Amino acid sequence: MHSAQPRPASFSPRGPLRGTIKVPGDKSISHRSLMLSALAIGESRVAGLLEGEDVLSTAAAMRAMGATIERTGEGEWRIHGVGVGGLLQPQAALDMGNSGTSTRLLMGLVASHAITATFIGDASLSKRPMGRVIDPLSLIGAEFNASPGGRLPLMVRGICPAVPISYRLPVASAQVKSAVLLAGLNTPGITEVIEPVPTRDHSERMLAGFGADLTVETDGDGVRHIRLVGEAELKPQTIEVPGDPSSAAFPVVAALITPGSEVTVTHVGMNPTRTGIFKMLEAMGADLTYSNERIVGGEPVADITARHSNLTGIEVPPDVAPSMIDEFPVFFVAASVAQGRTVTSGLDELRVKESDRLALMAAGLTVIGAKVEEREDGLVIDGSGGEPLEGAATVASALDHRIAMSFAVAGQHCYHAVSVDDVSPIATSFPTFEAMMAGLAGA
Ligand SMILES: O=C(O)C1=C[C@@H](OP(=O)(O)O)[C@@H](O)[C@H](O)C1
Ligand SMILES: C=C(OP(=O)(O)O)C(=O)O
Repeated sequence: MHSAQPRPASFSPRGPLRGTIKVPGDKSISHRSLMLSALAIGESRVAGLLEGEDVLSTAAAMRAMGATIERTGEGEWRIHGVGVGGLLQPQAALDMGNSGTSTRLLMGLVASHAITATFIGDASLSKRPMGRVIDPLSLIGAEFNASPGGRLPLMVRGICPAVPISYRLPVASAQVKSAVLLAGLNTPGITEVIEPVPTRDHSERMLAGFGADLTVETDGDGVRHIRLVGEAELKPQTIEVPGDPSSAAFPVVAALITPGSEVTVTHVGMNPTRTGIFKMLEAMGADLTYSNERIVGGEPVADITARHSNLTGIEVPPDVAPSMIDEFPVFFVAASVAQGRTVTSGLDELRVKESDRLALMAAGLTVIGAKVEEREDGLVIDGSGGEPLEGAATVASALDHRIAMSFAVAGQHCYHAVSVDDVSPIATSFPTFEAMMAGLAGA
């Protein structure tokens, strides 16, 4: 867990940014690698694991429930699983830190085991809604004792055997989908998730890769029906985690907005359920090129080169939102220095992330000189047309790594430095971020 002590930092315009870098492993795939390996019988090996605090919270929780998880080198981990159905009763509360993914997916796992677990987290996580997973997991027979509003701390009393359900997602959320599927692993019969709006599909790909009997059918309306046969036996795997496109978005946007820049990020995951950010930046006129396209561990991967570009404002179609849901904070930075107006909508989910990302980005961008209108479900931004923003202000990161990194990127293209009141949350997903940015600036 990162220390409770805030760490302020100041980001001055530096540039141009030049170089070739590799970002840490994908956070979503890293969580799932540990969870599924911990449920396989035998030894799995993972290379390129993100060693950020969120993933380490998952590792600690899986250990507390019986798995053997060891770090064997940089990003290299060895896991001995307990088998589906074999999770042990944790002896203490599971501390999820800042991580929504750990919490919601592990609630799903616990729900269909005959164990009880208490989940706790930091001040940010303790404000986030868990009702969205409590609802379907109650239908399988698990019991919950949550803090008011369906929040942490909360206790899950799992049930075995659980009841298989067919559940239509009321909110476009890969975490809710995954919680139900993970619960279905130890549930007799077929668990079905009906997904009207596609979200990241790492759980489906990885469950199938570990040998689970999982099918996905897309009906005539584009609705996905994901069916998992329960009481699964997972086979141990060797996994190579691709670089996180959500992390790559920060140096990519920094290069696009900083004159004279050219940055290549290698080994970036290009799963189409994740690449909305690159498509929208290209729609704004970004000069992005992709090379060395290949498949790594069942996921498409490429090297991305970003060169400084004159961006133009766009209207982002709301159905693109799930494929760039974590990238909106840094996308808003790009929009703030583009030519013309950028309009976003359908982003209510951004209000229940590590912070209220619409409110925090609107407030922070406004104090550094951008023209932003905050609407209920999105931001409308009138860009500076390539002019640097004023800067010379301090913004709040509110325990949100993506807010902190977005304003570090914004500082690249301001007349005066941008200060962030606390950059310590960056360690949840991208511990090497500050060193990488300094390296690109030749510092
Ligand atoms: O399943 C996942 O790994 C994630 C799903 C998304 O959350 P929601 O399911 O809340 O949209 C995303 O914001 C989060 O960073 C990771
Ligand atoms: C929303 C995020 O993560 P989580 O939900 O796992 O806390 C994120 O990384 O932007």
